[in-house]
Amino acid sequence: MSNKDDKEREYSYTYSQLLKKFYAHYLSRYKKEFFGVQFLHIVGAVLVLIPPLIMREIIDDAIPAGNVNRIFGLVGIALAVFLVDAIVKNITIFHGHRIAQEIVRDMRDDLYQQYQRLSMKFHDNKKTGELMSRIVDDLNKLQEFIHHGPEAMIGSVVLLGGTVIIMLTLDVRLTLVTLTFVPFLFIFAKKLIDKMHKAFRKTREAKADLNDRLEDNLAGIKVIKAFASEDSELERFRMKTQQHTDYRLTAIRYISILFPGSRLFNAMGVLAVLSYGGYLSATGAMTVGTIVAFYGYLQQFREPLLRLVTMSEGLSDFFANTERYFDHSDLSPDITKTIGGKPGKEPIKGRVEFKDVHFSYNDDEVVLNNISLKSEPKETIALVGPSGAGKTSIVRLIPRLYEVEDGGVLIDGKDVKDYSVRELRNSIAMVMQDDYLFSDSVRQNISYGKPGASEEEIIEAAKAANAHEFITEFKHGYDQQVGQRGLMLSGGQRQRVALARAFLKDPGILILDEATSAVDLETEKLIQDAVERLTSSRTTFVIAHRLSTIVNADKIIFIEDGQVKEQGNHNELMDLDGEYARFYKMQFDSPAAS
Ligand SMILES: Nc1ncnc2c1ncn2[C@@H]1O[C@H](COP(=O)(O)OP(=O)(O)OP(=O)(O)O)[C@@H](O)[C@H]1O
Repeated sequence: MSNKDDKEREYSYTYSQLLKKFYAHYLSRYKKEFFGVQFLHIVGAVLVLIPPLIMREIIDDAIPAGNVNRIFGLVGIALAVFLVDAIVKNITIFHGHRIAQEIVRDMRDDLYQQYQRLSMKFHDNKKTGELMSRIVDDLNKLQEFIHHGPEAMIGSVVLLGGTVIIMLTLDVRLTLVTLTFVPFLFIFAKKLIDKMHKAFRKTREAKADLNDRLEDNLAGIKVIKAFASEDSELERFRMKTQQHTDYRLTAIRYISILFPGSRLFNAMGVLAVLSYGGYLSATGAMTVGTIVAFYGYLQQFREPLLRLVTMSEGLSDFFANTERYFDHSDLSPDITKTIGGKPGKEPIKGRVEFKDVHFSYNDDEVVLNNISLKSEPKETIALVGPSGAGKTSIVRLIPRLYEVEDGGVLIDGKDVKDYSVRELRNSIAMVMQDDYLFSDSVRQNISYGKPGASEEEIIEAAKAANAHEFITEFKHGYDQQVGQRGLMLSGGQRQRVALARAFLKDPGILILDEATSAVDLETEKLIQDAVERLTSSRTTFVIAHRLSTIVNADKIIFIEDGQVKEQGNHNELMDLDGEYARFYKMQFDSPAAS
């Protein structure tokens, strides 16, 4: 998924802009430690260059001279080099990873906060899986690169450069002969690594596809069971897992050629040292110590070279991931007022007014067209109309889940845009169709309405919502887990937990969307009682398909095609004998209505 996006995406930043942004936003706060670690990478690479020289010294000078003290002295130096190297590695491995981890933690927290900040319009168009993959997978890859990228670049360049320089100073002829394998190794490795990365990219795409399928299927497992489509779904799933396996095996095939192949190329260099170096030594043109030193350098040539070749792909992944990151983190939320902000002095009374409101979710369809309506504090306003008329869209504008395009929504005479979002939403409770419960205990789900609520308050709210009784019948009472999305509760129980949550919030404005749908008559009565208790002391907007529940509303607004067609109380609208009356009669004439 993520990589498909890469291909379709138009690049919005240049590489240098990305680097500057990444540095300014995230790296700069760790700059001292980060550059300290990079310096140690240089030190570490230089240290690796020393032992072959010590070896040469021992073989060429100390041993022929029979100088035991010098041998032990040189061994002592080698020991010190190894010790310092171990300490340097310990520091760079730990702190390099720590800094990368902390940078990525900061990025992850920021991106999550950004997702919370972005409006529903953004979320409507995004798959949960895609956002999760940006927060989890992309940033995991970034974290690896933040540490290993500079390590490979700096460490490998110093090590390879230092090796070549030392070899040249030891013997130019042998250097030229032994390094002839390097261009071949480079081309061989580059070709295979490119192919390998292509296969890995395909593997990631296949994995994203697999995740999408899995997410959809597990969420819709009830439908799969109900339609007995397990076999065909299994077949589709198997195709995806097979595809994933095939791409992965292709990548592994390349790896299985790359590593032995590159060792073989490297071995060519070693053989050249032994043969040409052996020849030079036999003819007295070279010391044995030099051959041993060359041997040592060649042994450690292959790995940094491969790391360097891999770097280009790592670097382009890094740019792709940081760009995807900033693409989202730079989006400006269309709900612009801060989430925080100072609350007003007066609590909201609940006078709500829509003034010539126009709204659409996207360019394709006008959803609300010139809506004007008004409620006095504590009134109950019922929104009625055919499916898709725009009722839910109207109530979503009150807590500013979406922004009106034209006109305004006013609460107590003040535009919702002029409230801090937190104050506004703290004053409104929504009980929506099939409300979302978090995978937590009943208690936690109720207290979501008022964090820090006391046990008494929670129980009181549950009682008012006619939920206390069934909760106490649970094995674990208020500690009962409700399962993912509350699926371990019945529909009617879920609605009453959601109502208890609203009771506890004690809002100035209440929004009820189909709060009594899909339950039996007895449960509906319990819910209706709770609803009446809840609505009596606050402004309430209620959307109900069963019109019996709203005949007593102070005002009924009949909505059709995103417009207010009629408004008044039940009797007035029945007298009018228009659309509402027709709607009402149709419902009460139908056998399902009773
Ligand atoms: N998040 C969304 N993104 C895009 N379009 C949407 C979204 N939500 C609703 N719509 C569209 O807006 C229109 C009005 O939908 P809305 O949910 O407000 O109607 P409704 O009267 O509440 O319907 P119902 O009674 O069936 O719930 C419909 O055409 C619907 O397809």
